[in-house]
Amino acid sequence: MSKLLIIDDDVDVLSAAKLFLKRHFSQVDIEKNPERIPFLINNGQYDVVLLDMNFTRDVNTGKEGFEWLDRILDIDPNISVVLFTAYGDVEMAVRAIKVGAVDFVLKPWENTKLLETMQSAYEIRQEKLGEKLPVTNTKKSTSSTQIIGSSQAMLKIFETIERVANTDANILILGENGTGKDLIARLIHEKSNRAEMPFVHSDLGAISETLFESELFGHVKGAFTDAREDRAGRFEEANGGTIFLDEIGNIPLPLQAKLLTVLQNRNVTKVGSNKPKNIDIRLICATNEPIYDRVGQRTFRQDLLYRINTIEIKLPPLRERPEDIIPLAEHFLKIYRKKYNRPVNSISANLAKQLQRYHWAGNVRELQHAVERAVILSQGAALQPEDFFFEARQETAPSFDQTYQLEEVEKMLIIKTLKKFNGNITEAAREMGLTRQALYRRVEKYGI
Ligand SMILES: Nc1ncnc2c1ncn2[C@@H]1O[C@H](COP(=O)(O)OP(=O)(O)OP(=O)(O)O)[C@@H](O)[C@H]1O
Repeated sequence: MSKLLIIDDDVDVLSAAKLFLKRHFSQVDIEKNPERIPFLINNGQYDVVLLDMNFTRDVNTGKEGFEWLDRILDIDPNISVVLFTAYGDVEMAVRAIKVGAVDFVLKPWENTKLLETMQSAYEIRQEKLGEKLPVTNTKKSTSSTQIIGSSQAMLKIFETIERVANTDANILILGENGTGKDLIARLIHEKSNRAEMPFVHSDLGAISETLFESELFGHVKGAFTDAREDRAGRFEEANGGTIFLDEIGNIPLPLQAKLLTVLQNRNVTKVGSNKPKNIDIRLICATNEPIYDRVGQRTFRQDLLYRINTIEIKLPPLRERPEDIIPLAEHFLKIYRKKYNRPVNSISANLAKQLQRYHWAGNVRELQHAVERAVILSQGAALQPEDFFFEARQETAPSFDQTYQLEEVEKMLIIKTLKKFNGNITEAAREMGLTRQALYRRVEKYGI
């Protein structure tokens, strides 16, 4: 008994789809009014829902579709929702799959493709029921501490990690955005004898200047207007374990002096208190800035740099280790084909060549997002160049001998990407494989 529900505001679409699908499924119900969705899902025991993204005339933001998708999955997290979208809505469909839809069908549709998609959505539903998933809306995590890398540069880094992980030496990780600094910091912690203790990640690029001190060292109640109760800082939370200070270059000068004192004395004093507390931490810092130049410009203290860089790990940009590109792409392909239940399982030879030539300004993060998107969009068993969007970007690396050239290219890319997403920072950052904060900083830096 396979039960389908089709929801669309266009009656012609409803009747045509029903006429075709009822030959293949036991029951096909149709509904024009989305307001009836909660009632129908609660009472209909549907296996698959084919859902339109827009119901209000002249509105095609897909916002309604996302809201209804959420409502449906709230009621029955195991239901398979397939989206019905117009040709221009592919971006939206990709986003919807990331938040829980199983697939999408483009309008006007081809009957064979519609049938195939509905059948595999039905199989996914059966698998989920077989696994007896809990009723909560579980999102499978794709996070993995597995680090891929067989280039000479990465092998050397792994060797260094083996040698230093178990010492308490301070480590500074340098590398462009998305090269894997966070992953390396976690690996060092996991391989250290502090592995059972906390790993505390503090992203100093995302904290406003006024909150730095309280974030790192904590505060006592009443220390400032918003300090309604005592709060431990990140150093205290990391006690016994590892503290990872990401984007260390962002620390303002006065706080650099305080941080240096903390590292020398191995104790912290909360804002508003005068009682220092001893701490036992392993310090790992990271930055994507040319930190040595910052010392020259006197915006980063030399004595602090020498304190944090006992061991330095330099992660090369992805374009400088092309032999890692395909293994990484295959690694992400495995993760996302499973996450999105897609039949794709390889990378075509033609695509492999293009991936290796591409510049990857956002490094591994950009590659990861590109593969995720391609897996969602792909139609066959092998990923093809058409599943990737290379055209708006630089395909061959320009000469990056001089920093200003790199910066010019970066600036142009940001302007282009922001235009593409009508100034939407979140979307543009996702496309470029940057965090929102990292993109904001660049927008400020280039005065865009
Ligand atoms: N060698 C690798 N193997 C597998 N995944 C990787 C590797 N390097 C990076 N990644 C993945 O790429 C993404 C970006 O990595 P990560 O956050 O560690 O970069 P980062 O250098 O800390 O970036 P940022 O400077 O923007 O904070 C993550 O999802 C991470 O899991």
